[in-house]
Amino acid sequence: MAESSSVKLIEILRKIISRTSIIAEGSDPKLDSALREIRQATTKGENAEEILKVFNKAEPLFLNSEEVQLKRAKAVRKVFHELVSLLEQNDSASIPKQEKRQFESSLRKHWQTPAQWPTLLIAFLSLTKNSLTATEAAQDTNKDSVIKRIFNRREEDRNAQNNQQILAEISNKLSGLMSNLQLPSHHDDGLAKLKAALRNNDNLEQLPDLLDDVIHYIMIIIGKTEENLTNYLNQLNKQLSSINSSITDSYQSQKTLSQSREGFNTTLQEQVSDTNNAVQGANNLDSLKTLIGERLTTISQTMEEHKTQMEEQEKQANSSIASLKNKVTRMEKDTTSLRSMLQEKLAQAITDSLTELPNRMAYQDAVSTLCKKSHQSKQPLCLAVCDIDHFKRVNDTWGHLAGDKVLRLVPKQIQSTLAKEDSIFRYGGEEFVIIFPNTNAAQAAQRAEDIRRAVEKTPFNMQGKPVSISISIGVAELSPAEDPESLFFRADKLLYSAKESGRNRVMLDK
Ligand SMILES: Nc1nc2c(ncn2[C@@H]2O[C@H](COP(=O)(O)OP(=O)(O)OP(=O)(O)O)[C@@H](O)[C@H]2O)c(=O)[nH]1
Repeated sequence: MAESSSVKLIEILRKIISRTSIIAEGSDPKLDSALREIRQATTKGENAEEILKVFNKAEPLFLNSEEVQLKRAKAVRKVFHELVSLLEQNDSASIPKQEKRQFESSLRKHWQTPAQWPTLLIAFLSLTKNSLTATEAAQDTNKDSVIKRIFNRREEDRNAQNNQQILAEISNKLSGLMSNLQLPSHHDDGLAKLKAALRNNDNLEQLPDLLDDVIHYIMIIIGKTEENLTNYLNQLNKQLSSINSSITDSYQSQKTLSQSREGFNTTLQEQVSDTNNAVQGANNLDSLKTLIGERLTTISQTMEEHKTQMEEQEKQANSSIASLKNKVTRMEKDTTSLRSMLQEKLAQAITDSLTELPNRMAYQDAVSTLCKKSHQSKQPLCLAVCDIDHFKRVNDTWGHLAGDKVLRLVPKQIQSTLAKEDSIFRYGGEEFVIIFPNTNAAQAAQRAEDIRRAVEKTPFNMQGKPVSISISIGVAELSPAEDPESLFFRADKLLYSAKESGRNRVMLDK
C-alpha cells in the first residue's frame, strides 16, 4: 500500500472509531469509560496490540449494553401491546381497524428504535381518541362499547369501578414504560412525580397531558444525540487545537534553527571583517602573521562548533525519520488487520443473525442506490413487501423456536424463486422486502405470485405435524422521481389491503 494512502486510511479509521464511540456513549458509565480508553488509544497512535487490549477489555460491556438496550425495547413493545389489548378488552369493534393495524405495523417496525417511541405514543394517543369518538358516535345506537366503559365519565355507576380499573391499568403501564427510560439523574424528581401522577390518575381528560409529559421525557433521551454531537465537536476542537500547537512548536524549532544558522553567518562575517580591519591596521609582517594565525584559530573554532551542532541536529533528524518510518510500517500492518476486522464488523452490522439475510440497514442502502439507477437509466423497478400471515399464531401455538424456524425457512423458499438480480432483505419481525430491478409491475406481480405459491405449497413441519404457512404481498412500481420511502409506503399499504382482503394474496397498484 502506498504510504500516503495508508496514512489517509488510518486517519479515516481513527475518525470513524472516535465518532462512533462518542455516539455509543451515554447508556452505561462503565462502557463510557471503556469507550474513552479506546478513543485515547486510537488518537494517541498506540500500536495494534495496545488497541486490541483495550478493545478486548470493552467487548463484554458492548455485548451487555446491546442486551440491555434490547431488553428495554422489548419491555416498551410489551407495554404498547398491553395498552392495545386493554383498549380491545371485551369489544374490539369500537377501535378503528385500519388505524389499529397501522399502529401495530409501526410498532413492529420501530419498537427497537427509541427515536420512534414518541411517534408511537402519539399514534397510540390518536388511536385512543378515535376509539373514544367512535364510541360516542355509537352511543345513540345504545351499543355497550368497552371504550365507552373505559373512558366515558358519564357512564352508569355499575361500570364506574371497572372503568377506573382499566384506566388505572393504562396509567400503570405508562408508568412502567417510564421506568424503562434511562434519564440523567437530575430528571429523577420530575420522573417520580410523573410516575406518581400516572399511578394516581383516575381521569381520562388528564391522560393526554400525562402522555405529553411521557413524550417530553422520551424527547430528552433522544436529545442525547444532540448532546453527543456537541461532545464530538468539543473533542474535535481539542484535537484541532492540539494539531495547531504541534504545528506552532515545529514552526518555532524551525525558526530557532534558522536563527542559529543566521547567528553563525553573522559571527563568521564579523570575524572575517575584524580580521580584514586588523590586517589593514597591521604595520609589520610578524604582527600580521600572529594576527592572522589568531583570527584563523577563532574562525576554525566557530566552524568546528557549528559543524558539531549541525551533526547533532542531523543525528536527531535521522533518528526521528527512522522512528517515523517504523511507525508507518507498524501502522501499515495494523491497518491490514483493522481493515479486515472492520469489514467483518460491517458485514455483521448489515446481516440479520436469525435468517442470515441482509437486514433493514442493508435494504436502505440498496434501495436508494437501485432507485437512483432506475431513475437515471429509465428502467423500471418494483418493490414487494411480504409479511407472513398470522405469524403470531405460529409463535403462540408452536413456540418461539418454531416461529424462528419458519422465519428461516420462508425466505429460503422465496429465494428459490427469485431471479439473479433480485434481492431480498429481512425488514423486521416477519416482514421481508424484495427489490426487483429492471422489472415492470406486471412482471413483478407474476414473480410475487410465484413466491406466494411457493410458500403456500411448502410443507412446514411442527413437532411432526404438517402446518400451512402463507404470506401476503404488496407490490409497487417506482414512479418517475419517486423516492424509496414513498415507494415502500405504497407497497406496504398494498400489503395491508392484501391482509384486509383475506391474506395469502398479492396486491398490486392499479
Ligand atoms: N419467533 C419469532 N417471532 C417474532 C420475531 N419477530 C417478531 N415476531 C413475532 O411476530 C408476531 C407478529 O404478529 P402480528 O404483527 O400480530 O402479525 P400476525 O400474527 O403475523 O398477523 P397478520 O400480519 O395480521 O397476518 C409477533 O407475535 C412478534 O412477537 C422473531 O424474530 N422470532
